[in-house]
Amino acid sequence: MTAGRDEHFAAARALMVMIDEMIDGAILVDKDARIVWFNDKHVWFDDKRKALLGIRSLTEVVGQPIERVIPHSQMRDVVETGRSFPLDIMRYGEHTLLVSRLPLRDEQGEIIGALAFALKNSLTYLRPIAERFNKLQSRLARMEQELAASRAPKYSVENLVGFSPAMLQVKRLVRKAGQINSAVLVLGETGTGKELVAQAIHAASDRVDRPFVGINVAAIPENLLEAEFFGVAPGAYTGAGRQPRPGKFQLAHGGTLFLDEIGDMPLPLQAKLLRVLQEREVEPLGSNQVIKVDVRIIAATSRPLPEMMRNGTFRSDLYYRLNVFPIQLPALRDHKEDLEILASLFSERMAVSLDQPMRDLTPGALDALRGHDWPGNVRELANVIEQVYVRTEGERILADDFADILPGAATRPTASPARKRPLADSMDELERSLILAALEDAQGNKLEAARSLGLSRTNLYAKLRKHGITADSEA
Ligand SMILES: Nc1ncnc2c1ncn2[C@@H]1O[C@H](COP(=O)(O)OP(=O)(O)OP(=O)(O)O)[C@@H](O)[C@H]1O
Repeated sequence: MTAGRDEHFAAARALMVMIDEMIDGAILVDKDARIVWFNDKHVWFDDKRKALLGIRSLTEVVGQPIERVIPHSQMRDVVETGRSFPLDIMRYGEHTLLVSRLPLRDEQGEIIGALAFALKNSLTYLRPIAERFNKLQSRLARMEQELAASRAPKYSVENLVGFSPAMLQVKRLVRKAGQINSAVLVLGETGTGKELVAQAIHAASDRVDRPFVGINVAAIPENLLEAEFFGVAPGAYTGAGRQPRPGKFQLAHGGTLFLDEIGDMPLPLQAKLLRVLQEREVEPLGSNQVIKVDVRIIAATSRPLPEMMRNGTFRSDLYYRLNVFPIQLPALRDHKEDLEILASLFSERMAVSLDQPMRDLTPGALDALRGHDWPGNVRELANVIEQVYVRTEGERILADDFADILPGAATRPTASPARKRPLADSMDELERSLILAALEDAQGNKLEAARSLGLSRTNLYAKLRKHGITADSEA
């Protein structure tokens, strides 16, 4: 150390004594970021004046690297780059400190050390800044919590409603998929519950506490898909409208990534996705660095992937990578046994959301539902029930309520049965319709329905059995 430097340090020490009263804590380091001096202020100690960060005495740390006292100190940066931080906010234990960090130079402008001091929080003009910072910190923490909660799965296997053999098999497969870590391919027509199943698998897996992130490939313009998937590096020039941000793979790290409508993925992106699945790392747009990701993939589609492979629009290597554990969801028309329980579920949900009494479905209404083909599957059923609540009144849902909602929902017996059919069939159909109409008019009361049809109760029961009608109300 030259004589000039000694003088410089002596001056700095004198200065420190002067401003000692104004500040909470101060540290002086040399050009190697080793501690030269720091003041004996309460900020370095806890309430019992036990030194924080394991320091027993102040002299003990003189000569030690700054990081021993403040592990994430920026002082090394100051002495190495010569940059100053005139005002910065630093958290140190319980304290939020307003800190200034300044490089110290000799006459030749060479860096010889750096000085940091924490301004006293008690100075009234600084308090609002510190308070605002604390508020922002807690708001940030809350928002991070909310974001994590929004990425938690909303549904578990219990939310998959239905007791038909087809639905029971789906539930079995969902539970099994929860126990393994392989890729799952969920197949089924639109509205059959593919996303619900994906969430239920995540909820049944040991990744349940990590994020569930979904991306609908069909809903995102092709030129934005890659950025959505892999993210955009900070500072990357990648075209208008692309801010630096993490991709869905990074967001789903440790958890599950649900790739909905995978059949709509453009071929070039299919190749990139395959590479990510093999290498388990992503390269954000505009970056030449790769990021390791640990993500469980659940893909879904309503498209015929094998056919798409044959005509070259879906890569077969990607298909085999995704199709490790396939789950085929049945169309609603193939498990109509579940119509009643599903319709009741949606009726209950509508009642709750509109704050109205729940409307039961009459046997006639259920029969009208059974007569429909449900191209939109469970989602269509939910929509139909919602429309009934919004468009009609009444304590129960009747077949007539579907008249304007379900195309071709026959609610009344037709006097002109279809031609070119055996008479017996048409008679049967007419009889069935008459019974359903009577039951509906009697609001499910079988005794009343039998009376209005001029039948004995036993006779009506026999006919109900013959036509497979299950009425839910006993007389
Ligand atoms: N078995 C079920 N039990 C309860 N609700 C169901 C069931 N199946 C589907 N749903 C409900 O039906 C609606 C449609 O389901 P979902 O969005 O999961 O279907 P999807 O197959 O992913 O549709 P798409 O292919 O159009 O994206 C959702 O509100 C979902 O909660």
